[in-house]
Amino acid sequence: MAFRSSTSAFTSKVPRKVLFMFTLSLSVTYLFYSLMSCYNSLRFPLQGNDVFPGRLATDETTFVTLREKLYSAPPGLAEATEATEATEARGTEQRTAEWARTQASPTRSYHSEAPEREHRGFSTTDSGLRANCTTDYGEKKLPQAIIIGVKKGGTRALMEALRVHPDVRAVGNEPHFFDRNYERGLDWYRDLMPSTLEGQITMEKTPSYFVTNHAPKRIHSMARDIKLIIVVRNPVTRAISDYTQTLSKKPEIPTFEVLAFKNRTLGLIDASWSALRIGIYALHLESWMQYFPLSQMHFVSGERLIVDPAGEMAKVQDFLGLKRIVTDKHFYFNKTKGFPCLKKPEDSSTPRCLGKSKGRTHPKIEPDVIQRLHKFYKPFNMMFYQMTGQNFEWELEEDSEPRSSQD
Ligand SMILES: Nc1ncnc2c1ncn2[C@@H]1O[C@H](COP(=O)(O)OS(=O)(=O)O)[C@@H](OP(=O)(O)O)[C@H]1O
Repeated sequence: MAFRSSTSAFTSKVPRKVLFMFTLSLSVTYLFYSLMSCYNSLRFPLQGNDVFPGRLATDETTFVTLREKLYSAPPGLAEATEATEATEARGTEQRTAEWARTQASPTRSYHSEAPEREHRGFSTTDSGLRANCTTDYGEKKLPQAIIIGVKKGGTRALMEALRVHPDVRAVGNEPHFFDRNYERGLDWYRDLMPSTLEGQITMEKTPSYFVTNHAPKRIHSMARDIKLIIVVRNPVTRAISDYTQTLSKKPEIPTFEVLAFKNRTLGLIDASWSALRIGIYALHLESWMQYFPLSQMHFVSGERLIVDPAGEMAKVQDFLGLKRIVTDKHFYFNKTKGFPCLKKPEDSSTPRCLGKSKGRTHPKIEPDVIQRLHKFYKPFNMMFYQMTGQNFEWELEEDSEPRSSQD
């Protein structure tokens, strides 16, 4: 009642003409901004295709030596980076004929594996390239930052923590644009993105980009100034985590120990097995450094992301030029889960841990195999530390067995 009487008092005092003019100007302004927003989103987003001239600051001879070491073992690692399953199967064929046959199937490969659908409302189905003017506020933009890897590094945990930040908007699931869906075009890719307001960053995460041959060039031709985030984890633990994921989908696969070797007696590692190949970070990074300077890359320690999520988040926010809003206040350690969880995820006011597929119990791997793998990765890790200027201290884990083999 009080509201009604004060309103009528107001309208009686202000001339109708003034009110009409005021409403009209508001409508015109709204119309103008809507049109501007549509116009902006129609502009073609491709930038220059220049290649970053910088090369590795590391000793090329050492790199050649390491690569030779790998290639003295069967089929090329470099080509295998975007391996077909047939390539991957070659090493395992003699050991497990049945397994190799399944592997050789074109429907099963690292890149054709169905992405884990962890988020609601995401679909990779062709939406008919809808217009970019949505009823949502803001505008759909191509990402300005991407989490490009690595698979099983802790990429989902990082993405979810970043989504808490009010200036970050990200796709829920993995678009796999630069590896599987590139032919669909940039409009399709942009259409997957959430709308953003001025000052907000659009992001996505697809961990397979890091080991995809074409990805650096493709991403560079979309946006040469893009920021790239790579979550890395001890390659031995990463390999076991990767294997655990495959095992959960295909319980019939051979043991980790069988798949890891070409010849176990001789200690010959099978570097063409994707679970092991992905962990040779230095070689994959070399491809990215041909297109992007290190200043555009940020490496997150997967281990530290678990023990000190707020500390890693501070560095990521700085790298993205964001205010440090996601802090230790946003995390709590969930004893049942055994991992940090978010107090208030982006789309909820209640605490939430990541799903069952994150933080799985790993099978126990024989200690001599773990040791052999540490030895295998050591020179590549050293090279990686040199290239990034960061020591991830994975060698310290050689003395104490990694978490995976104790579970
Ligand atoms: N907060 C939190 N909660 C749960 N899990 C966490 C967390 N932080 C890091 N991790 C580690 O993330 C590993 C999965 O990595 P990714 O998310 O990159 O996997 S994927 O490539 O997207 O499948 C996952 O690997 P596994 O432990 O082998 O399941 C975790 O060790």
